[in-house]
Amino acid sequence: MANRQQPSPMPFQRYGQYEQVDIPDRTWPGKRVTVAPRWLSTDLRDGNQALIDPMSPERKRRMFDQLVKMGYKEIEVGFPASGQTDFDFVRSIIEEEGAIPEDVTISVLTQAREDLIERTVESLKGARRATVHLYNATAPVFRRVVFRGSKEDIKQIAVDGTRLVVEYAEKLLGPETEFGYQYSPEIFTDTELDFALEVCEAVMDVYQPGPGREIILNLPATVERSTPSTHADRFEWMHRNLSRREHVVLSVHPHNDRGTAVAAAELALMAGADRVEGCLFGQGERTGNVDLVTLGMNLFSQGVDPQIDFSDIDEIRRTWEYCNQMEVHPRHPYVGDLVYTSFSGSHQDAIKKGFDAMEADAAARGVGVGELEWAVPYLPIDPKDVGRSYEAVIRVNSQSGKGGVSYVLKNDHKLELPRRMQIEFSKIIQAKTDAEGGEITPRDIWAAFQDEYLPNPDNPWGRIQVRTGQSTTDTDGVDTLTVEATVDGEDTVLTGTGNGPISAFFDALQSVGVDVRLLDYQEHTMSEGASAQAASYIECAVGDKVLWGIGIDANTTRASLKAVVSAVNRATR
Ligand SMILES: CC(=O)SCCNC(=O)CCNC(=O)[C@H](O)C(C)(C)COP(=O)(O)OP(=O)(O)OC[C@H]1O[C@@H](n2cnc3c(N)ncnc32)[C@H](O)[C@@H]1OP(=O)(O)O
Ligand SMILES: CC(C)C(=O)C(=O)O
Repeated sequence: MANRQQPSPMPFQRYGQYEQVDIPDRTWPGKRVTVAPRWLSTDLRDGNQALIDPMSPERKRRMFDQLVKMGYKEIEVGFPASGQTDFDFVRSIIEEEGAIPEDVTISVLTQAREDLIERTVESLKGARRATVHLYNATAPVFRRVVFRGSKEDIKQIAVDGTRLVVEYAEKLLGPETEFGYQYSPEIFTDTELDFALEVCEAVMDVYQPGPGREIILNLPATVERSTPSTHADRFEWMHRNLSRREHVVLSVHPHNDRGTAVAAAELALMAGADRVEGCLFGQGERTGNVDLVTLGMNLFSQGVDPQIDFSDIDEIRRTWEYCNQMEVHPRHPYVGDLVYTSFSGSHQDAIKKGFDAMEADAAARGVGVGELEWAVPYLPIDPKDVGRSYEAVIRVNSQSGKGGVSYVLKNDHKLELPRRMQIEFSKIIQAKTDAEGGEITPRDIWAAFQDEYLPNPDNPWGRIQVRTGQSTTDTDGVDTLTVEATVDGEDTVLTGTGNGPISAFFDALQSVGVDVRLLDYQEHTMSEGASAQAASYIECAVGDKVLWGIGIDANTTRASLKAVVSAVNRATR
């Protein structure tokens, strides 16, 4: 097949390719993630450091409380040596009784510089569980440009930093603090694998992880530059080659520069990672950290408990927007305003059928819809599971078809239009959206439906209005119907006979020159109980026109007479 793309003027030659990993017996492609990893939220550190206007103490606190409420057990709460604000925030949550639940570990980041390490450890005094997270860059460009040192020099920074953390922790923290240590070789993904391993091993030689003394080795894709598959290869390689693996918590920290951070995190978990660091809704430097909400919800949608509570996703989003002073994109997975909404005809048709099938299956099995496995086309999860309603699931514009319009009528007005009537009414809506452009709201759809089929109180129209109707049946089954009506503005009484009220009404209408034949009839109740309304749908041939009418009434005979009037009036409109 020919590819007609032409060379672009883009200076692509300026960029090199990422290195691939020689690991032909990789196992991660065959793996599945079947349990939630350990999660760390770095909203208050990596997320916060990327804000134009970093969070105020009050906003930080709101975010911290939200993260706790959601169920995060490891929360990076800041970079206390960066300044007084972060330091004071860490102190405030440690000092406030009950602010940090017993089972939550706070974590703080520091560079490998003695003064910063001392201040960082100092910020943790009195904490119940605390982790110091030390980082230094190990990637070639940092060695050359930032540290201007050899590999040995860079490894020494990590070793010295680790030693200092241990020393200051022993000196400054009391026995009440369960102390943990985390090390990150920055831009792990650009660092030669054997060197990354060498630095991590050297750090472990100092820290001496062992039973009851875990070490977190966090391997960041500080800037995402490769495919998620290469990222996974690097994780599998580290997972296989690290010594003391059983005492290592292997942690993944992807950024989203190529837009594939979520995939990178998921594949890293398949490749052996135990823990994920990220931010809600992908906040973070440049294009963001990996999105913890998407990752958690991806697990959920595969039947795996994320061990985080997303059941009120809009509340989480509101808090996030307040704290970060940013807005979540309307297409953001699982939470955006439009992600459970369909405009296009074939999607709406399938969604409507999906909902109908779920209801039917639930009724057949005598259970609630919520107990069934979710199986609605185009909706990866039930919006209700994250606290969304079905209201916005289907929205109608010029791309919509009968499914969308019928869904709105069924959902909002309990009207289950017969298929051919759905087609008829959707053409009316289509003409309206083509003419007016944009979206048509459920309220406008209902107004159009009322105006077309029902007596519209705001705009009464039509040749015939029926006021009363009385039918009697003789012993031969012949119905006689007497109707008080207004025809062309004149009050009159119409009488007709037939084998039922509808055919008697057709007969009566002959007397005012209306030739009408029945083609199809359907009815259903609109609610349960004695006062339930019924909807009757009648497809008629009126002269040479075929059209539908609808009647709604508590009495089914009256409903069917109204349906006939609806069709007849439409024929002469
Ligand atoms: C990938 C990440 O997100 S890492 C986290 C980044 N986050 C932040 O930096 C936010 C908080 N940081 C800060 O507020 C400031 O950087 C401070 C207060 C900690 C330090 O400020 P300063 O003392 O002015 O140093 P600055 O930030 O410019 O750091 C650069 C110096 O630290 C060195 N350095 C940078 N990172 C590290 C590290 N991880 N370990 C040791 N030294 C480091 C650099 O080589 C440079 O040294 P030089 O001045 O001798 O050339
Ligand atoms: C400190 C490290 C983990 C970091 O934030 C990064 O490399 O992105």
